Amino acid sequence: MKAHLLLEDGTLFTGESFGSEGEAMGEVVFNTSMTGYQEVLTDPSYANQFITMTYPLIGNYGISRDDHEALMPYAKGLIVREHATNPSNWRNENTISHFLKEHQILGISGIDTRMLTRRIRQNGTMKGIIATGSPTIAELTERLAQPLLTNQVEMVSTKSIHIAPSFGKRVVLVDYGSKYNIQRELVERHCEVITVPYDTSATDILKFKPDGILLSNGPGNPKSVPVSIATIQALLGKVPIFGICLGHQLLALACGADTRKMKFGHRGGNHPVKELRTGRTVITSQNHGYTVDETSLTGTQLEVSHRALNDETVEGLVHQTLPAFSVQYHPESSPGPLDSSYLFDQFIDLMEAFNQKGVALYAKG
Ligand SMILES: NC(=O)CC[C@H](N)C(=O)O
Repeated sequence: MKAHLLLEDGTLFTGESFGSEGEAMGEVVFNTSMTGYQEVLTDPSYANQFITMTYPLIGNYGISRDDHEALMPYAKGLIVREHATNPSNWRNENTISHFLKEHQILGISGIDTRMLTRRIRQNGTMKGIIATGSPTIAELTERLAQPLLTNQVEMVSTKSIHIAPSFGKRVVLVDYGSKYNIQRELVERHCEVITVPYDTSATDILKFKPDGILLSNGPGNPKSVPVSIATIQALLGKVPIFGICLGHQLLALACGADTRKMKFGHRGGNHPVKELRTGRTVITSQNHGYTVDETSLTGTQLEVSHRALNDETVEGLVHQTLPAFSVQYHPESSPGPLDSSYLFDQFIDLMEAFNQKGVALYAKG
């Protein structure tokens, strides 16, 4: 069956449907990872988005439940040049096509993804509508004028508290749409992980007597979760904080900085980032459409710790007097390079130092 993708700028692409039938609207973004399509599809930060993979063949090693980053995918659609119909891998349990159909996600293949990516790079991230069958362009254009949903964090965050028991540091993981691998990285370091809903109050979080708080990744504009800003402000200084992606943006807002939408964002497993303290460059896994506005850091107590080498945007922050740091990229990887997993060790060290001295590891002087 035919499927169509209409962009906000009027560009129409027609290909073959390989996912669910029907129609959906979403923000069209591109991801440059060569593999990892499963982790990408199940990363809750992609909620309500259409993902274009720039690598031309997707689905070649199938689907394996072990590689999911959440219980189910929250992306709205997958746009590819070619999808594999006959995957080969000893861990394979499903084809990409069946997987999309099972989860009511639209899939469109046979698309010139190089052209689509260039469009996004030229005109910025756009809304798009994917529809199977034979709708008219006028019908699609009319529906595309509808606004997109904005309450994604509420949709993907856990509704109840979960505990992964262990004997090490106790970490409260504030779930804005957390990827599984954040918890796995903490558990691997013997942390007891208490996952709480995104709108849990600071008082309730502190009742757990945590050694540290991890602010997770998550979908959408950080400014659409204002409840978290006051919560983070109430937690700052009381317990070490590590923010990842949306968590990094929320920490910045809580400290008085500002965020802005990027033209087309960073999504992929090949983004070089410089750690300013050491001068070392790491290759990182990224997925974000917003960024901390560097000019807004003036007058705050935040200092840039990491910077993107492609466009020099802020990739990491450290608080100058309180035990809090954050990164815009994904140290938990999944998919992508493992270069940055040391940041979880740094978080453990910070909790250790805070427990012993009650001071920030990175405090100046
Ligand atoms: N992966 C994330 O946490 C993404 C953060 C935010 N939704 C953004 O797009 O910038």
